Amino acid sequence: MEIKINNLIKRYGSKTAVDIPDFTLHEGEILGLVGNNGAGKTTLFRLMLDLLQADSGTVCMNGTDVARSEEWKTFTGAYMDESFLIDYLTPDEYFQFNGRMCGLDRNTVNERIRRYERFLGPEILEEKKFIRNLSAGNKQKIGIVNALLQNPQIVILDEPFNFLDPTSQSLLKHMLQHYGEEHKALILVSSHNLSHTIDLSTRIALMEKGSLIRDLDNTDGAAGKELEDYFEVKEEN
Ligand SMILES: Nc1ncnc2c1ncn2[C@@H]1O[C@H](COP(=O)(O)OP(=O)(O)OP(=O)(O)O)[C@@H](O)[C@H]1O
Repeated sequence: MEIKINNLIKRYGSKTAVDIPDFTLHEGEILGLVGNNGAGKTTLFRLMLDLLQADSGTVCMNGTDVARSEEWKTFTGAYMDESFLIDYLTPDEYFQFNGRMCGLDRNTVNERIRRYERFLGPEILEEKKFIRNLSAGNKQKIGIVNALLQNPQIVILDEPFNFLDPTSQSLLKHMLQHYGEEHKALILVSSHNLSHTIDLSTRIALMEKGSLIRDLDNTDGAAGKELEDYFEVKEEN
């Protein structure tokens, strides 16, 4: 599995939200996408998921343009925001509904959800509340686990550490690393948390004003110093 971006441009009026000439991601990588507010991270992910139409250029997954075929949906899982959830269902109903859409029976869904029991916790697994009545963190957890439900080869998560308590943030890092190794998956995660991004990612891309301005190998945290220097605000005299 790979994702290949070619001459991808998305503009809003005179503003260029994304402008990426050439970028390729490979199986087994965990990409951390970082950049300040408005850098274009969410827009890039939405283009990858065909939730937005590009002005020009392509995103190809496994050789197929995501805007021209639905095939990528069979091997891609994603969570962007609450709009991915169905708030009048309970978590179990939501998982089962999505499982059915992917051709999974009830037992398979239950077995896959059980793997994330510790991350999800009892409020999600036992209380039968509607999703709309859960906390922001618990909604986020449901969306993340749902993205992994069909064992996708490509996983895209927009700011997954948001709203999570510190224990859940730590569990999520381990979960994603384990998932990536087990499934040889390509995982993309955007985050404002540099420390988690450095711990989790094998590669880190830095976005600014719609462009990818750095593409860093992060084997053994090698990108840490450069990232911290980039984001450090120097005091002016
Ligand atoms: N629907 C829209 N209409 C107009 N401009 C938009 C729209 N969506 C995004 N933009 C602009 O595109 C740019 C990139 O936004 P985007 O949300 O992708 O950034 P981001 O890196 O995800 O930011 P953040 O870290 O704050 O979530 C911003 O300048 C934003 O204002």
